[in-house]
Amino acid sequence: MASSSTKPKIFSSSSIFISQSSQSPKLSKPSALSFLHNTSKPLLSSLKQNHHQQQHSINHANYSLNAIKSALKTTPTTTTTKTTTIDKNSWPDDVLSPIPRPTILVSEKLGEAGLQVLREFGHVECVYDMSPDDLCAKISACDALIVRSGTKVTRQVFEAAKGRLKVVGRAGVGIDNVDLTAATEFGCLVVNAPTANTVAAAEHGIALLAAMARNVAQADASIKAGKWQRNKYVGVSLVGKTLAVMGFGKVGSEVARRAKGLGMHVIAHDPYAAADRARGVGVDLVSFEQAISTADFVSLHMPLTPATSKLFNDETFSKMKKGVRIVNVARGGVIDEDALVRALDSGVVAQAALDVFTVEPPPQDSKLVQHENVIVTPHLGASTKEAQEGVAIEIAEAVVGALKGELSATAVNAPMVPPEVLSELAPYVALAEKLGKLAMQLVAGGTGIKSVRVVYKTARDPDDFDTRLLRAMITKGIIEPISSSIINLVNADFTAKQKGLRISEERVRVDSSPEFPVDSIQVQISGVESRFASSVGESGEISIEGKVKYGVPYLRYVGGFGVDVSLEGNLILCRQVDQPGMIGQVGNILAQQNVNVSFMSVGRTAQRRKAIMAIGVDEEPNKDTLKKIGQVPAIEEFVFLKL
Ligand SMILES: NC(=O)C1=CN([C@@H]2O[C@H](COP(=O)(O)OP(=O)(O)OC[C@H]3O[C@@H](n4cnc5c(N)ncnc54)[C@H](O)[C@@H]3O)[C@@H](O)[C@H]2O)C=CC1
Ligand SMILES: O=C(O)C(=O)COP(=O)(O)O
Repeated sequence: MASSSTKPKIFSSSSIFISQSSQSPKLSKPSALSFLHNTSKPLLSSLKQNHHQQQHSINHANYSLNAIKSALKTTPTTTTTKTTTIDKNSWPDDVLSPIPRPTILVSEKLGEAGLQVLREFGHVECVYDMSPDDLCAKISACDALIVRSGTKVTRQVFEAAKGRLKVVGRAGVGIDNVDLTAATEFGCLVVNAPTANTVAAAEHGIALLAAMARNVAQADASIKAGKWQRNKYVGVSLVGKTLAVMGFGKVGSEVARRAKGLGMHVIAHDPYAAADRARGVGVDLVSFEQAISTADFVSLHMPLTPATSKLFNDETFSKMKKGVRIVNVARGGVIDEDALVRALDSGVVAQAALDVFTVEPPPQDSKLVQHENVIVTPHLGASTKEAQEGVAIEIAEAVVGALKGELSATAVNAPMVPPEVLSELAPYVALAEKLGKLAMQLVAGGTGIKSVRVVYKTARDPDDFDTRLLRAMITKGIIEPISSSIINLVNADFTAKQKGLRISEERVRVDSSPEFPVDSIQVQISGVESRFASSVGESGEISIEGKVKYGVPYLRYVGGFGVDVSLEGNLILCRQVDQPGMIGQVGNILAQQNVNVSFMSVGRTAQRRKAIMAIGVDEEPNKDTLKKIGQVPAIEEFVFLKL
C-alpha cells in the first residue's frame, strides 16, 4: 500500500477498554526489562514497590465482549469502571520464579568470598590453566566467564560460545586480555572490578621503587649465594628526587600520594586527568615530554591500548635523563622491551623494576628479565590477600547482577546506568521496545530501513534524562526481527551501525510533570513504504507514538490518528469510514474464532469521516479471520501486528 495515500490531520480519540474476563489488569511483561538477557529480581521488586507507592488506580472496564457490543448500540461512550490498585504481591508467579541456574566458569584463581557469592546464584565451575582450545570447547555451556589477566578472551571464544555467553567478568582492572570489539558484537557484557586492587597495585609500585633504588633483590640473591658485597650494592636515595607518574588514575594517584610521603617531588602526565585533582595531591600535571625529560624515576600506570602500546621506545628513552629508573606495574606492552634492553645496556636507563611483561610468563632466556639492573616480579601487583578477596566479591556481584539482567556500574562495553535510573526507566523501556517492534512491522517488506527518528516529549532537562537505554530498546525492537542475533544494550548501537541504520534522537520540551522522565515517545521511520497507509504522518514518514499509563505501555498515535490502546498481546489496526456498528462487526468476526479482545480504541478525523480502530487481541487470528475483517465493506485497510 502506498505510503502517501492518506494524510489524516485531526486528532480525536475515544477509548473503550474491553475485557472478556474480570481478571486484574496485567502489567507489562517484565521480560522487557531483560536489557541484557534475563529478568532482574531486585529491579522487579523495586518496580513493584514503585507501583505500590504510586497507588495508581486503573480504570478497567469489565464488560464481556457481547455486553459491550450491545452497550455500544445505545450508549457508545459509557463504560462501567472498576478501580484496581496494583499490589506488589499481585505479580504473576512466572515473573517471580527464579531464572534457571546459570553456569559460571572461573578460569583463574578467585577469592573464596567471591566464589561463595557466585555459588549462591549459579553453578560454578573452576577450571584453571585451560588451553585456548579447552576454553573454546567449554564456553558454549557457560553463561558467564570470570578471568584474571592470564586468560585471553579472544574472538574465537565468543564465536565458540554460540550466543550463550552473556557476561565476561574481569577480576581486576586491565581488560586488555578481552577482545572488547568481539564481545560487543556478540552482545556479551564485559564487567571488571576496578577498585579493589588499587591500593595493592600502588603498594607494589612503591615496593619495587624502593627495592630497585636500594638493590634489595640483587643483594638478597648475593647473600644467598654466600657473598657479602656492601660496596657493590650502594643504592640511591628517593628523598628529593623527581618521580614522574605516567597515568594519573586510581593506581597512579595512590602511588603519587605515597611517594610524596617519602619526600619525593612528584609530577604526573595524564592527558585525561583533571589538574585540580592532581593539585589536591600536591602533584603538577605536565606534558609527556616534560615528564620523561625531568624525572629521576618514572612509574607507569596507564592502560595498554593501541595508543599506549610501546609508548616507551628508543625515541622515548633517548629523551630521558641519563640514569633514569623505571617502574612498571601497568602492562608490559606499554614498553618496547627490546628498546629497554638497549637503554639499559647504554646506561640511559640505570635500572628497571618490572611486574608485567609483553608475554606472560616471559621466556626464561629473556635478556630483559636476566639483565643485572632489572628486578622482576611475576605480575603480583594485585596479589595481596586483601585485594584478592575484595576483587573476588566485586566481580562476583557484578557478574551476578549482569546475569540477573541488571546493568553493572562497572560495565566496560555498555553504558553504565545507575540502578535508580534503571528502575525509573523500566516501564519506558518496555514501551520503547514495543514501539520499535510495531514501527518495524508497519514497514512494507520489513527491511530497507535507513533512518529512524525518535522524539522524546519530556519535561526534564537533557542532563536529567538519559536516553541511551530507551534508544537501545527501540533499536532492539526494530532490528531483532530482521537479525539473527540477540540485540541488547551492549550491541544495539553497533548492530544498528552495521546494518546502516541511522537513529537520530530529538527531545521536545513539554509542559508535563518532571516527576516522570518522559511524557511520550514517538518513533518515525522515513523513506519507506507502509503496510498501513494511515500510519504515515504529515511529512510522509511512518509515525507512531506511545506513553506509559499506570506503569503500562500504551499506543497513543498512529500517523495522525489518536488511539488509546495498551501494548499487550497483538494488535489489529483498521481504517474505516466512521459509522455505527463497526466495533460490533469486527468483534463478531474475532469471536467466531474465539479470539479474545483485550482492548479497543477508536480514533477519528471527524464525525462520520475516517476512523482508526485499534483492537488488542490475546490470540493471533488465523488467515480466514483476517480475510473476513478485510471484507467488511467500510474497512479500507487493516494490519495485524504482533507486540
Ligand atoms: N600489576 C598489576 O597487578 C596491576 C596492574 N594494573 C594496571 O595498572 C593500570 C592502571 O590501573 P588504574 O589506575 O586502576 O586504572 P585507571 O583507569 O584508574 O587509570 C589509568 C589512567 O591512565 C590514563 N591514561 C590513558 N592513556 C594515557 C596516556 N597515553 N598517557 C598517560 N596516561 C594515560 C587515564 O586517563 C587514566 O587516568 C592498568 O593498566 C591496570 O591494568 C592495575 C592493577 C593491578
Ligand atoms: O587488575 C589488573 O589490571 C591486574 O593486572 C591484576 O591482574 P591479576 O588479576 O592479578 O591477573
